[in-house]
Amino acid sequence: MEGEGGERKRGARLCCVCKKSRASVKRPKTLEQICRECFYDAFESEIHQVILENQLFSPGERVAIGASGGKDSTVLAYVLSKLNRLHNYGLHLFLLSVDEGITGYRDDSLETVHRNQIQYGLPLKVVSYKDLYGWTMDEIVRVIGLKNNCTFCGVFRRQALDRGASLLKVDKVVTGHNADDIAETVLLNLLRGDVARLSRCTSITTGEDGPIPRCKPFKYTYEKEIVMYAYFKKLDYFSTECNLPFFSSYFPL
Ligand SMILES: Nc1ncnc2c1ncn2[C@@H]1O[C@H](COP(=O)(O)OP(=O)(O)OP(=O)(O)O)[C@@H](O)[C@H]1O
Repeated sequence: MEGEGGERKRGARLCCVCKKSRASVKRPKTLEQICRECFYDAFESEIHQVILENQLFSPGERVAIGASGGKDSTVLAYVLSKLNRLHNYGLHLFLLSVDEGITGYRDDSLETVHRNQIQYGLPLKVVSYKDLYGWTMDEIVRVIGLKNNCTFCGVFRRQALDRGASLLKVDKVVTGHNADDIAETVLLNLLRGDVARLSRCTSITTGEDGPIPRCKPFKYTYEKEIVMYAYFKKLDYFSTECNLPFFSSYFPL
């Protein structure tokens, strides 16, 4: 007898959303078995809902996408420019990259961002530690060693993003921080007993009292789904981790 059982026998389960195409994805977030097209729709429309419900943007705003060349910010640039066109958000989007000066890592990932600039038709601004502070991260590590290098780099990157954002005269910066990143930050702040940071770190928009607010449109998006989206869409992203060893004040050794 044909039907659902017969379909399953041949390994061709139908998408539980459209009930037409073959299911090829098990969504990590909902465990639904769905086809690629329905996965793209669900992924994009959930981000659209997050943007609307949290009133992340207003028409006419200039928005810089913090672009590292990695999967999260590449998917963010792709999806945000698609939603901006599809739903007429009226945003002026830019790619903003910080070149920390880490040979064999950031130089390669920035090549990806230069390609993304052309692929997505978004203007790109690159600001470097060397220009802003007179030092590359490689030079800093040669002087201070590896102790706390990630902490220094993180503080410099925050400031560099603000400087780049003010050069671009943008109203907001968006970053590709996802639900997994936020869960990680919550755990780190719990372990450190940092109550002030713990209460702030889950906000979708931060820095409203500072020079330029920052938003995280992927606050509710699972990292696994971002990777699946990038992979299925064959997006051009850079997947190597930073080659400087991770030593920060979070884990004093
Ligand atoms: N060098 C950089 N230039 C511009 N934005 C950056 C840079 N590094 C990080 N960001 C922003 O901060 C977000 C979080 O970066 P982080 O390195 O912590 O995570 P990630 O998971 O590796 O992100 P990605 O996959 O986008 O590289 C990125 O998604 C991006 O928006």
